[in-house]
Amino acid sequence: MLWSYASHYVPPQHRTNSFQTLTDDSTSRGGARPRDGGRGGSGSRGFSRPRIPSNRLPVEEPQDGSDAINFDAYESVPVEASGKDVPPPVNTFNEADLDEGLKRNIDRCKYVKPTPVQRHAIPIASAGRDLMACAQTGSGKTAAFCFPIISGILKGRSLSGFSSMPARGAAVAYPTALILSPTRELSCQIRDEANKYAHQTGVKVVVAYGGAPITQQLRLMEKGVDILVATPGRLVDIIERERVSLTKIKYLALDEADRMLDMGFEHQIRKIVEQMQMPSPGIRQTLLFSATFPNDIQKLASDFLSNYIFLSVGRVGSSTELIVQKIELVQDMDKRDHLINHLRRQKVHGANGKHALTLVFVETKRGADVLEGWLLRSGFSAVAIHGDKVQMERERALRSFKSGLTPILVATDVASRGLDIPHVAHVINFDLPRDIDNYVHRIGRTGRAGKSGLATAFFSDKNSPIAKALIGLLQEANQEVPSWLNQYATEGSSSGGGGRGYEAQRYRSGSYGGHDFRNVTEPEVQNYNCYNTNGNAVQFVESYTADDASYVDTSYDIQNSNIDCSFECLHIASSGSYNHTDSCELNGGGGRVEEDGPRGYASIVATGWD
Ligand SMILES: Nc1ncnc2c1ncn2[C@@H]1O[C@H](COP(=O)(O)OP(=O)(O)OP(=O)(O)O)[C@@H](O)[C@H]1O
Repeated sequence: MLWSYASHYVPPQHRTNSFQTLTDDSTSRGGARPRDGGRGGSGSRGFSRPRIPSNRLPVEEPQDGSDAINFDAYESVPVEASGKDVPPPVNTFNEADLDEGLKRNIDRCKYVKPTPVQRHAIPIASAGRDLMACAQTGSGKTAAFCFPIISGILKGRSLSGFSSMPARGAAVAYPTALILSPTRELSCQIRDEANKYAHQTGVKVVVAYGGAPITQQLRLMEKGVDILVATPGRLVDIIERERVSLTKIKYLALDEADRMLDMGFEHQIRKIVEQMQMPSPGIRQTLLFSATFPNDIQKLASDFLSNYIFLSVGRVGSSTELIVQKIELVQDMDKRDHLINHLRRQKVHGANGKHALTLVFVETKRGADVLEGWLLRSGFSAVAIHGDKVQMERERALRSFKSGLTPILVATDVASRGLDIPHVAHVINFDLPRDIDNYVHRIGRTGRAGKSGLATAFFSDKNSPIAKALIGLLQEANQEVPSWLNQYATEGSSSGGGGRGYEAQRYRSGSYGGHDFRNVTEPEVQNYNCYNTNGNAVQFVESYTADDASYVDTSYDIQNSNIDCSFECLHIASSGSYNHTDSCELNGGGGRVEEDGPRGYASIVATGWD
């Protein structure tokens, strides 16, 4: 007997009056765009993307091919900025409202034109607005927050007519800007970059980080500090010694902001920002930057911001297409041989008889030491870096790697974020991370500043929980997905895997992978029971998330069917341009239909059941 349920049933999220499809053409400079970026993957159903709400600025960046460094590679990335009164982007550094001395230094750095994130973030930050910005690894985020800070400090000085530099020899330092970062090495790198940009402007940059003598850092601060770059632990120490005061902070920047606000650091960051006399949001300006920004962390971060703009450049939480990603199925006991094969091939193909710099990520500190030893014994020049090494060893390892003296660096996640090491040609995930965001940051150590790179991951049986998110990421970046990986993805999902809760959802939502959480409604869940004429029930759970005003991600989970039947969901868009049917077979168990498309009506039909 054919049983059918509610052939004209309209689930609440599909009712057109709850969300409106916008029709303002002027909001969509980028034009219609297939939801999967035009690749025609599994999510592609050949419809045009409806208009984006008018409080966003969708921009397809132009391609003029004029840059010395190949930033053209970033040019066609989609950009979204949401929030109130978003200042328009600039096309050149000259157009930007930046101090002239700083502009001279930008010339000295040979930055011919701003990268896309700089094009959008600099005018926003220069206008004094708070900003939460996501952009791909290696795309110039450091300058995007340093330029407006340095410029603001210089302009503040010339307006007031006197130097705001702290008195030399003062016991307590009063920096104007605080830049926090999660690792010592990254803090030093930001200090170096900021110094380059502030060259001969009188803006003083000092770094404070653990593992190095505090007295030396304090002595430098006594000479005056405008911009303090710090890791959270050392900063708290210095504040508690009453050697630095945050009362005059005008600019607060968090690099790798999602990491700074996750469980490892949140407590310290809250202490610094909320309990140590820093001016409150709205009085200070707050700039948060990262390549990844999961919704739960965005929510936390919004506590530190006031009337902020959310900027996403590229497929946020994704990787750049500059990085060729290869996933290889290698069981744990075979990994070493596999690694050696890769390294030998590189030796043969390396330029000028040298083999290219290779960064090998492992899961544990002990694993890093063991692999370093084994590589050395096998005749490869390798060095390890991890959190149990003393700071001097860490710095020595990094220096030796950067210089090419030791072309293989074996690292834990201490080296996964932010480090800008030129000439890293190959990142090998010897052990895959558990979290897809860490994967994004790790592979981002190659393919930087418009250069191409290679990332190889050794995938073993125990990595199935990350398989689904990995497939989403590979598809987003137009990379090949090995067919065997799909099998692992199914296993990973059925065993309740998939990494952190947001992952599966994020990649199911497709598009740019990152959204302003203020525009994303919480998934709503409803339970329904359907009965056939014999009184047998199929219970299904409908869950939906609004991606934006015109899209929904919906899933229908059949929970308790113990009979065989087919379950179909017919999706009819209210615009009439997108009608299709999704179905799944219920072979005496549960099943799921996933919907991802414009708002409209859904008919849910179970057939073949008697
Ligand atoms: N406008 C520009 N023109 C040319 N090079 C630039 C420009 N802006 C930044 N760079 C260079 O690009 C490289 C990458 O920049 P940066 O380290 O800031 O990237 P990032 O986006 O912070 O990466 P990650 O997410 O890994 O931290 C650096 O070497 C930097 O000097």
